[in-house]
Amino acid sequence: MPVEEFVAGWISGALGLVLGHPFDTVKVRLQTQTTYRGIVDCMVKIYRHESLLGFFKGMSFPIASTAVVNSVLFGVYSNTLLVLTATSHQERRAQPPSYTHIFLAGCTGGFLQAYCLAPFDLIKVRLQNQTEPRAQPGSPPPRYQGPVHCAASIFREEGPRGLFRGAWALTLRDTPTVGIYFITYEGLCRQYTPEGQNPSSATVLVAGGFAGIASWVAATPLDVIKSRMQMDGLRRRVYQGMLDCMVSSVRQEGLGVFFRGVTINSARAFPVNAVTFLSYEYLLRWWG
Ligand SMILES: C[N+](C)(C)CCCC[C@H](N)C(=O)O
Repeated sequence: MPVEEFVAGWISGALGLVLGHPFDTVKVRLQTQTTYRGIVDCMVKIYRHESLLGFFKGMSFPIASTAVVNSVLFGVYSNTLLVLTATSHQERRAQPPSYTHIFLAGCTGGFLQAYCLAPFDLIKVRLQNQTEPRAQPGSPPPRYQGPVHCAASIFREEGPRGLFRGAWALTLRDTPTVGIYFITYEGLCRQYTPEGQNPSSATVLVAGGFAGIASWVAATPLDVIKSRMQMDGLRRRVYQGMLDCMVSSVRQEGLGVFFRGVTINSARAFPVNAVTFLSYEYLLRWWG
């Protein structure tokens, strides 16, 4: 099994993440809290109350985890294509796989990475939602002191299954949308690249950026539900399950609730995925 794809996915995931984390914090807050009037209001409040560091809450852990998760995503995608089409990454420019195969390989990658992602993503969302300013002497400490403490507390308070809260919504979110992610990327690359050649860096950046936007727009409805399920259980359980969460969210906030955070998600998705695909492609070309 070719491992370069896993390693390239690993490095490119970490690079993309740092760039996107501040957007991600704003997104999670907008989706799960009602105190902010919009993106700008949320950014101003985070900055005033928690300083620049507020935007980077909960990042150290996702850096490590995105590396693992992205490695599974790209590694499984590429190796599924190898099984389906019998072409390696290097051969795929000369013999491009069909869009059906790309979609199936993407869904497989999305499905498997969701399980690796679930506990990491839960911890990230819980930490991002702590609004206390940086610790001051005398002030009560926040509920979770860091990722390891957070994981241990969830384990203790909510049981081992508590670590997989929201995992179903996450799997449903990611299986089809990772398919969309790779179809958009490949489609745009092919559109702007002469046959048989490698796409230029500009093409890779733009195709990667739009792949991120397209897949995140499709993923947003289930992303909102996923984040809410993850926050549920922190104090009192509010939702009976995913469906209940969807129904009561729509009842209380209207259909627009499914697109909470879509603007910020897209703003984040472009740079993150442009850099992810560029570094992925270049690492593989360099090694290959
Ligand atoms: C499929 N879905 C849209 C959920 C994610 C696909 C993009 C993954 C990328 N690491 C990112 O964080 O943007």
